[in-house]
Amino acid sequence: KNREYKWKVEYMHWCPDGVDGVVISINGQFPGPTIRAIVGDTIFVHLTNNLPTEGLVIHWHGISQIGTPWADGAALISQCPINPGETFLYKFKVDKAGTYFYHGHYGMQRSAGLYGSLIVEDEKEAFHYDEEFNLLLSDWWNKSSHDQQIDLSSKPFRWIGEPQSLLMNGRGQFNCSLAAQFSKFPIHQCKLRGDEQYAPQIFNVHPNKTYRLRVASTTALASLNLAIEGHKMMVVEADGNYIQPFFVENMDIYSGESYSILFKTDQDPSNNYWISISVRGREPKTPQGLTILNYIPNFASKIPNSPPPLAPLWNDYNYSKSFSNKIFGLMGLSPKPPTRQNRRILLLNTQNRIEGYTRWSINNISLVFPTTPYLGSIKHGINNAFDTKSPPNTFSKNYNIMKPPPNPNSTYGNRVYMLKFNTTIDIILQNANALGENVSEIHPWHLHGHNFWVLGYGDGKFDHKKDVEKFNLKNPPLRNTVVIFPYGWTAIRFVANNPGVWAFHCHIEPHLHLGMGVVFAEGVHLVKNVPNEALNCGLTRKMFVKDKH
Ligand SMILES: O=C1O[C@H]([C@@H](O)CO)C(O)=C1O
Repeated sequence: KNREYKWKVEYMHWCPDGVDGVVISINGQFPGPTIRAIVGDTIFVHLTNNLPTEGLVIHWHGISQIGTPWADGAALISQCPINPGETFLYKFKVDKAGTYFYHGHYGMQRSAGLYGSLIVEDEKEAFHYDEEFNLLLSDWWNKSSHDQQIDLSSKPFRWIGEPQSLLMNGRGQFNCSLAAQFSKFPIHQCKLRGDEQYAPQIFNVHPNKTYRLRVASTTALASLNLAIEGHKMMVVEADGNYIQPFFVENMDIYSGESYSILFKTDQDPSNNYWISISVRGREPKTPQGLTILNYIPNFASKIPNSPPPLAPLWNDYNYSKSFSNKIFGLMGLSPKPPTRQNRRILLLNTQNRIEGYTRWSINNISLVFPTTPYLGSIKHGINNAFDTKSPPNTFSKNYNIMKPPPNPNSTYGNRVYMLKFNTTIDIILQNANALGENVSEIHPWHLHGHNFWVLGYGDGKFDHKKDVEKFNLKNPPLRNTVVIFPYGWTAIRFVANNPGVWAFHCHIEPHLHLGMGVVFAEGVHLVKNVPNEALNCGLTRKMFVKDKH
């Protein structure tokens, strides 16, 4: 079935957390409209850019874009930014059921609120539940994304700091708390009618039923821990892939990830319960995000009897690792990886300085995008659109990942990893110490155009002999986003079988903005029918202009 949408994108005054601000809206909505489709459908989004002075793209996070790499919505990789006033057609197939989302992928437009949910239903779901809910998580700053972008690109660097609020389906509370009566700090109890832009969305449930909660995180920065007070959660889906179900009391979710969980409303039906999200992995300066699980027929305004769930300590990384290590592919339903790789690429993540600017680099190159989208320049053999030298396949064996970089200087670059079509690629993401002493942070890495198998995580520096032997080739989970823990490594495997050019990057918006990503190209000669509108900029634009005359 075809599903067609006409979307207008513009700035709009909005109050996501009770403080007046500006968001990027779609058809007057924030978050943008939810797309619901059935596996196999084709989505048509006619996207009109009504931002007065900025280009625009939308990335369909988790959708493989097989045969439509130009519709991936990564600015200057898969297409030119859509100019103000212009309309671009995204046409793509949703070929895999699951919980997805979409978001801006140009500048820091995701931080400005350009996001929404994309749900692909299966013809017959593999597990039973009575009803489902959708929960899109994000974080919010009371400073505009433009100001943040300027701060990050300034000399000296000004860090954006921690978010002011956490949002659930675009709603949070900055100046008041739903749980003020339990708070250790003086804060007002929110007095809400329920129709405020920042009033929480209440989840209404009947006792003794099973619910599916689809949850995705599009945070700009925050790693989160989600809990439903008193309710065990069974995790059944990760990034649109079936996983071996497992039970947890609360779960970590990093930017770029999505999950489905099943829970039973088996608690005392005369009470309501908290649904909470809390910051992990960075010292939290942001209050918990809260909403209410409302057992019908209780009043939605009935505050739960107990304080909101306590999150694990922000720096209890063993807790986070133990959650990640519980995720396995579902035998039978989740495909197994090829047993051998053809190429192994090691990517060292470092924080650096370039001419006094603070940047992030991969193998000492900090990514900057060319002015011609790679998809166009590679397909049309334009050699002067970017640096065609191969980027480094690895980093120095002697690099001490436990210390700040001895020489923090790095360079800007826009090189591309050319992957031989249909080969199996292993990537080892190696974390390291940032610029400050004793600092190493979490980075969730997201791959466009593919799912990958997560073969393993480890502490310290990756060891080619010992660590390879520990790879899980039996039932690794398939994902499109995976985290690297402080001072650790993560190994993934994928098959380069999707013709196109694909970004692989840290999903923390300011980190990508500061260069934390790489670009892969594979089988670009096989790409057909790239619409001219996707390439109407840079050196490819000149090509079309010449064609016309
Ligand atoms: O990119 C970052 O910069 C800051 C800090 O390293 C410098 O202020 C931080 O926590 C980041 O994640």
